[in-house]
Amino acid sequence: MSPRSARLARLSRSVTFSACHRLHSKSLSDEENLKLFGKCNNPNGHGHNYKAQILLSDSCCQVTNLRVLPLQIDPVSGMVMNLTDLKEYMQEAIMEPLDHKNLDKDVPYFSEVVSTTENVAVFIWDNLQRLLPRGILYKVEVHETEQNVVVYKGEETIVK
Ligand SMILES: Nc1nc2c(c(=O)[nH]1)N=C([C@H](O)[C@H](O)COP(=O)(O)OP(=O)(O)OP(=O)(O)O)CN2
Ligand SMILES: [Zn+2]
Repeated sequence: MSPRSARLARLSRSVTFSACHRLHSKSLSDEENLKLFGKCNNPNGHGHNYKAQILLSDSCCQVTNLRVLPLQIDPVSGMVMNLTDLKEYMQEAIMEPLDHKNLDKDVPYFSEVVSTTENVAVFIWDNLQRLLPRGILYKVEVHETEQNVVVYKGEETIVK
């Protein structure tokens, strides 16, 4: 490595949390909810062992559609970011609000928002954005089951 260059890397960390929920939309009738969500609309709810995986990268360049760049490994600390700090951010943004919770009843966000995995990923993204240095959160991946995975990268669009 030349003395003037710096190595770049992406950083990832995952946590697992347990939560229960029921898929039910306040915008639909009971019949419509049952038709749309089937067994997942059961009023007794059901539980999951979720896994949330976070990827940090230099996401500032996303707005200009440039390639997403890794982050610089600080030559002094040898780290992109201290994983101990990332652990604390994920504790506050994910574990404290969601672990061992009834998503629909215990988490105010989901009183008006359907607790799908898509919306859990958005909730985690928004929480982490408030804590992490600007522009380094690149991807939130939420595994609801082994088979069902949502990837959210902060994209949004305008709906009429
Ligand atoms: N787009 C989405 N669709 C569904 C979601 C979701 O979050 N986003 N969630 C559900 C239910 O919550 C449900 O828990 C899914 O359970 P299930 O179908 O049992 O899950 P698997 O596919 O992993 O189970 P199998 O073992 O394959 O039956 C439904 N839809
Ligand atoms: Zn579910």
